[in-house]
Amino acid sequence: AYVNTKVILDKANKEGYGVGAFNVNNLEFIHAIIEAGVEKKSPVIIQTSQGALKYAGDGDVYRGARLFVKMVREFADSVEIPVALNLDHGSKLENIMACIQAGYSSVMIDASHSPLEENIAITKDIVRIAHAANVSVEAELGQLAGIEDDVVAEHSVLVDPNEAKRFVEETKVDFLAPAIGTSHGAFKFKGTAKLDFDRLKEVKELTKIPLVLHGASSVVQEMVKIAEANGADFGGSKGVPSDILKETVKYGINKVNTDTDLRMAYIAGLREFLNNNPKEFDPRKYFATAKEYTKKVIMDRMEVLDSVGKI
Ligand SMILES: O=C(COP(=O)(O)O)N(O)CCCOP(=O)(O)O
Ligand SMILES: [Zn+2]
Repeated sequence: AYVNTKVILDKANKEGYGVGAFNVNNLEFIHAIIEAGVEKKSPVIIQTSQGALKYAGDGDVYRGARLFVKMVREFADSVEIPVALNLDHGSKLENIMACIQAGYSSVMIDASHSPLEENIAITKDIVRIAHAANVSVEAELGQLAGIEDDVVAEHSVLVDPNEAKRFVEETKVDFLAPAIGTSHGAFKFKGTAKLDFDRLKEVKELTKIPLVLHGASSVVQEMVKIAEANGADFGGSKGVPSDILKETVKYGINKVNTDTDLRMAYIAGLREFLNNNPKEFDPRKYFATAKEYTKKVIMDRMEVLDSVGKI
């Protein structure tokens, strides 16, 4: 069933487990996510970045938003598990409005690169507009290192828990993404993975609302190996280990953003298939292994997050 993201995350918050928020850019990834959720009887959040809207709409973000709502609703309405659709890292008003108008379950207003007062002001406006349309809202405090929407942050700026308390009270935002040391992409840590659990615990204590972990992919080594055996070069890739991910869920993370792990699995399957099947040119064949590997990493992640059976 197609639901508001708040329905999924309020339950996860109450019962203390994590739910995967899986990024998609096309139909094939939606297949993998829905199949994994059905098989594991797990809720799923499907999310699209602004780049995904442009990509699927072939340049028109309004068309992209409408297309994703139609595709996701079609699958959501044909299965029992709760499925929500979220706009990830909405930073331009046009994209946020396009998704609200199209019928998204939730939108993220990412004003984390603006000063706090501005972030509060913008988020307040989006919350008012979105709530009027029964759409829930995610916001971000602090900054991930790396590139986000062509904004390069040299290093992460960790969340200030007292700012988080004020931010949530003043904006009435539904979910908050506190920066605690992760970053987007496949190269998250130079040395050992280290997240600021104390800060996370404080933010949860002070806000009590569902929290979001961005940059949460683990960079599954099984998939890295298959991809590298078939021509990929992912040297130095490192993600958030599963045991650390479990700890973030224990300390209050409920929405776990996962894009890189899906991309790695997909390219591993695609490379392996193409190298082993030089005569094949049917997309229904050459995308099949890619989908299977992506579905597998999603199901494994549902086990790690403890969202299995939580429908
Ligand atoms: O937090 C994450 C993913 O983190 P991950 O890289 O660890 O999977 N996200 O919000 C996904 C961001 C994807 O944006 P784009 O489509 O512009 O590349
Ligand atoms: Zn993110």
